[in-house]
Amino acid sequence: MIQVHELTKEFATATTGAGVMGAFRSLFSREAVRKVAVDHISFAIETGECVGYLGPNGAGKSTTIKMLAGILHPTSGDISVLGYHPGRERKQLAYQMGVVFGQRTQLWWDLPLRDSYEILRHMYHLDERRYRQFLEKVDHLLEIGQFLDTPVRKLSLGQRMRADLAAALIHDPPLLFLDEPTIGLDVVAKERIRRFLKELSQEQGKTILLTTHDMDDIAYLCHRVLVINHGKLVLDGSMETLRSRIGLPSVIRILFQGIPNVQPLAEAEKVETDGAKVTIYYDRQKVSPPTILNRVSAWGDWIDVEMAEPEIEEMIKRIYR
Ligand SMILES: Nc1ncnc2c1ncn2[C@@H]1O[C@H](COP(=O)(O)OP(=O)(O)OP(=O)(O)O)[C@@H](O)[C@H]1O
Repeated sequence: MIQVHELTKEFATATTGAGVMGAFRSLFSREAVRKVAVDHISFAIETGECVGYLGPNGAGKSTTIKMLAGILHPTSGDISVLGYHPGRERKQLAYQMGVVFGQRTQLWWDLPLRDSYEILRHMYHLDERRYRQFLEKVDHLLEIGQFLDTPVRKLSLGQRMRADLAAALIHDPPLLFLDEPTIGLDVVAKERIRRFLKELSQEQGKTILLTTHDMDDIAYLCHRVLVINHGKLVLDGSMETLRSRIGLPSVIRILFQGIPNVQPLAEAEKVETDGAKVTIYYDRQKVSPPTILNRVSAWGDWIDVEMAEPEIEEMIKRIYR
């Protein structure tokens, strides 16, 4: 479905010299600084896959997605998405893909959400029946109906993200590029989006490329991850491969009722305490979560237990260790 070969994107930005003289000189000669945002990456994604695209800030994730969606032109390399050349056949591709940039809405800010959908409906030439089906479906899955008449600028972040996701699906495309669809959301809103994305992937068979800083999103949704750092693809494999290759620890966070009586825990890689909060890093290949919880129950009564994946930055550090 997607094929990328030696894809590269360089940005040229003009620099301004320091001080007044520098600014004056730069009126006449601007020095261009070249920044390689994406550096000779190659991968292929099959129909129906849900692939996580991971990397720290500035790694090149959004730039890759923009090239796949035909928004940016590559400096060099080849891309084929559903058999189309995204740069040259952007319009044809637009009917087959949906894109969400979590940091920026693609809806009309001052219009009620319903009006944004009406505009999109006309752009994609949807007939009345298909449009009604779309509204029913997104209301059922994302509960959009309750804020259809609210201007987009008045929506909460969680509602806005749901509205953007729905907009990307109005023409029922088989392919979705999702750039940080859970960014800034609280736990409940994140969970809701995750469940929705799982439905899209598993029940509806959509092909999804998802960038996120949240490893929990990836662990819940994706069977495969691509890791990019400084523009280069540094890993392509399953979550399990990722864990075993770099010894990625899993994390359990426990909130105790009072200050816990923390004891040495040989099964864990590291135990951090912060008042009533305890974070345990452990290797899921060697010890199971119930074993850890069993040992920890002797430390005191707990109020909350959260299983989590490690931070992306920690993962990148380990890849380079
Ligand atoms: N239009 C542009 N002009 C110049 N440099 C750019 C441009 N867009 C991106 N860059 C640079 O390219 C690099 C990759 O940026 P990109 O937005 O793809 O990273 P990212 O992995 O999506 O990061 P984040 O997680 O912070 O969104 C960064 O160093 C960024 O500053």
